[in-house]
Amino acid sequence: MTKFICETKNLSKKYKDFYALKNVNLTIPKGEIYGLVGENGAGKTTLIRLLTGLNFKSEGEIILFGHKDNLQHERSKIGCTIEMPALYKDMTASQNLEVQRIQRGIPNKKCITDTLELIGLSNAGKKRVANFSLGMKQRLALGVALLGEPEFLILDEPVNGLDPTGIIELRELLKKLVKEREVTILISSHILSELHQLATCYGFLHKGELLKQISTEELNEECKRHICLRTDNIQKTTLLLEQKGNINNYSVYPDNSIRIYECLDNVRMISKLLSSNGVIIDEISVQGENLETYFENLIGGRKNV
Ligand SMILES: Nc1ncnc2c1ncn2[C@@H]1O[C@H](COP(=O)(O)OP(=O)(O)OP(=O)(O)O)[C@@H](O)[C@H]1O
Repeated sequence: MTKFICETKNLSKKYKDFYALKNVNLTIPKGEIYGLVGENGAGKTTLIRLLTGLNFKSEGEIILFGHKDNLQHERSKIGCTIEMPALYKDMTASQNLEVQRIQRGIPNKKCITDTLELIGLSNAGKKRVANFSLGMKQRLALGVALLGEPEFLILDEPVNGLDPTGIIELRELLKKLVKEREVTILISSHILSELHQLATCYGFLHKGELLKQISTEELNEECKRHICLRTDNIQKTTLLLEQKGNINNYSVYPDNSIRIYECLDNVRMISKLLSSNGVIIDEISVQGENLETYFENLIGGRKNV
């Protein structure tokens, strides 16, 4: 069994001379919730349209469930909400799902009640979609995508327009799907903090390029506030920190920087301790940022590229 549900290799999409996607190498491991983050126009929808077969790639490769051939067959295991699906406004939630079930030739009628239960619309009863809140419509759209019991769920900006309660409900529902049905999810958003309590890994897309893929643990580590320290002697520095500064909560990074996670309000003490013991300090600063600043800094370095 393949480790990755979805991979792309140098995937590009060109409109005349304009690259909407350029050499994207994406990997989505099984069982993860992959947050695809990018500003408006970054290429998120384009990428999703290529994965789901709604548009043709210009160059590169798409591998779904470990296969690069016969993708149409592999795509039958994908459920997708890309933009709002055509819901019949004069029908109820149950009737809408029934239409979709028949159109897609799904035999078991029981999937309607199961899906309504799963998306929390069992009590919507005779209410017509025309009278649904946006949150209810979003959940019904998700229900449509879930009808065929997909192994891979792709959601394009599903939190758009949802109020905080709606966002929490959606988050819980998606977590439940991963846990109970072992679904792998790709979810796009232009707001990193919206995905933060949900996604288990991230891909940052900017101007058609995938700048970085990172796990939640790595992201949290990068965003954690710390004192970044560089000196001419790591061994002596760590010895002084522990023995004279009583500082034990730190890590040494491969680039020879030291990150200290305590004593953030007393940088001066650390700097005095080191210099008075003959250590030369090349850098000492408090770093770490909130999620949006992290994202802005990440794409900021590429703003003029
Ligand atoms: N059919 C098309 N012809 C030409 N350019 C296009 C076409 N479709 C998309 N683009 C361009 O490709 C770029 C990426 O668009 P895309 O819709 O994928 O971005 P997005 O990240 O989904 O943005 P949003 O969050 O606004 O939906 C944009 O600059 C867009 O104008």
